[in-house]
Amino acid sequence: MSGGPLYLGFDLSTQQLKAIVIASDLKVISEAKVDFDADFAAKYKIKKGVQTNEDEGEVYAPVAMWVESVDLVLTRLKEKGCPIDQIKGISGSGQQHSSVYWSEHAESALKKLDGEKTLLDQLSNAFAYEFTPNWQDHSTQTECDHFDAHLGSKQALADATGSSAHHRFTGTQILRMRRRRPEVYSKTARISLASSFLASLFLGEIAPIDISDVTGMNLWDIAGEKWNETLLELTAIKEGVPELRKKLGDVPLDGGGSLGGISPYFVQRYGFSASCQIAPFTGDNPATILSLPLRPHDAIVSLGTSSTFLMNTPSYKPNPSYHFMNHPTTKGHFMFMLCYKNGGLAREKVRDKLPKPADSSDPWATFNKHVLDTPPLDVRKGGDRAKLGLYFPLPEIVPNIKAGTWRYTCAASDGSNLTEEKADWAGEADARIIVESQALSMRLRSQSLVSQPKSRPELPAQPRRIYLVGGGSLNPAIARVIGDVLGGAEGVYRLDVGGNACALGGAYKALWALERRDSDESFDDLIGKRWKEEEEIQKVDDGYRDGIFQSYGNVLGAFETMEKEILEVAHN
Ligand SMILES: Nc1ncnc2c1ncn2[C@@H]1O[C@H](COP(=O)(O)OP(=O)(O)O)[C@@H](O)[C@H]1O
Ligand SMILES: O=C(CO)[C@@H](O)[C@H](O)COP(=O)(O)O
Repeated sequence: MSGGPLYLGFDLSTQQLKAIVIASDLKVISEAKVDFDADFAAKYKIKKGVQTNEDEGEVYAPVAMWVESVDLVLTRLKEKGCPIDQIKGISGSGQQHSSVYWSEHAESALKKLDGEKTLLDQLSNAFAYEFTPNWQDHSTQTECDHFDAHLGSKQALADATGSSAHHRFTGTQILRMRRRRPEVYSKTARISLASSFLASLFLGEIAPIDISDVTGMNLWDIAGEKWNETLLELTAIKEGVPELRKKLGDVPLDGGGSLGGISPYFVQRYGFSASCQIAPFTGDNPATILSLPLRPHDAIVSLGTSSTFLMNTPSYKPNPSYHFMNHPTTKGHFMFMLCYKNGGLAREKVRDKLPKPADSSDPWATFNKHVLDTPPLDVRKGGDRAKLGLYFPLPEIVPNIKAGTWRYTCAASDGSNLTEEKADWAGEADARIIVESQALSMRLRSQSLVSQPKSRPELPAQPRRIYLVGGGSLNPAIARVIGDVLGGAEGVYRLDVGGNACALGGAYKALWALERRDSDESFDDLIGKRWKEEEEIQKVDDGYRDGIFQSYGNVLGAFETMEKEILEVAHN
């Protein structure tokens, strides 16, 4: 192993805290993780990383569990023999939108952390609220209605902040906190996002909110590069704006550089070098687009608890049904994002209705067999109707449809004669149709951002390459369907550490933040020069297939009509 500097990246996601250590040449040196259910289900009464209060649509995680996980993941990293003393910089990511409410005691507690005791023992009075609202929370419809109306329309809110109002966006969550739990709001000295919360622990003081993650709050004026005064007034009422500004803090416009040195706690307890620097942490999706040098016409499909579709683009075309966020490292660039709540867990529900595979080492074997044995749209012969479905165990984000399962058929040739099928069809078909339906939704909503690939101008508009990351990226059958539906002129690729992409993006971000020549050396220049494609990614599918790609195009209109029909019924 080289004696050169190492960089540590974290990802505080829904179900795990992951850590990855890389060298300056981007080689992965060590990895460790805490799995919240496996490590803490009984202690913190969580399932899939969260607790829920169905009556109010609240989904939240105990902050203490996150705090305890930091000590545990570092202990595991040390036990694996990672040369912690060589780590020069730390960054990372947190699930987007989640907020942590610090008490007035937080700053002093963070400053005097003693390496002889655990973080949890010393931070017990640092929080004004023991939970952190999770991105799956859907308790804020009233607040969303206020946000959507406040600037005149959903489109106006999207123009200003990159997104229309969403249940999980932190501005709506803070407004609800002020109304529903006023005592918590008034006891709160500072508010962090999951990303800046994690950075704060390492910094030993409250870290500022990151310039990309701040665009997941519905409070940041993207063009003006400042908090949106009118939306702060909505959240805190006019007289409360100075207090809210204090709670939120200032946001540095640069995603690079150092926020400061590491807290002595980590030097004492784990042997970090006292000169190790903390770079700004960002959201998990922004960190994902930093896990490889992503070109403007490439797309990432992240198959984690949520499923997301991400692109790096210089154009800003906000729309209420998707998100534009500041790029985490490149000023003037944006991250286009679609986020689906019914991602990994919805696929697991369909999987679990199928017979268990004989070989228990791969719980996905039966599901995958049915995905691959079922032809596109389950059209087996001429005249068969195409199957379409929506599988939402949780209320969905795009489109904003209540929980439920819907099955439709239409003419395969042109999507005409769309009809709801009241009876279930065989569960075997569901395996393919759920994956197709997730990919169809992504294709429908990214149409205006993709173009005819320069390398193959004879092909229809589609991404140049599609990269798969997240836990589900290990699944070859899902990769095949993504290629069938979304294309990919140069194919579909999987990141070798695909399950750890957000943490890897965090580690790359630390490297860039601390090794860049000056603030003009871009992330893509620096990382692009060191990135060895053949060592980092694998081609897992050919992507575009002539005929199949078009067969999905034939039913895209019917898919959109199906969503609209369900949306209308759901809202009447
Ligand atoms: N082989 C596989 N096929 C499909 N899905 C998988 C596979 N392995 C893991 N997953 C899914 O990955 C999800 C976890 O992904 P991960 O990116 O680690 O999530 P998060 O970052 O949200 O904690 C699980 O919900 C699981 O369903
Ligand atoms: O809400 C969003 C993005 O807007 C989610 O993508 C969260 O950021 C959580 O991601 P995972 O835990 O599924 O990685």
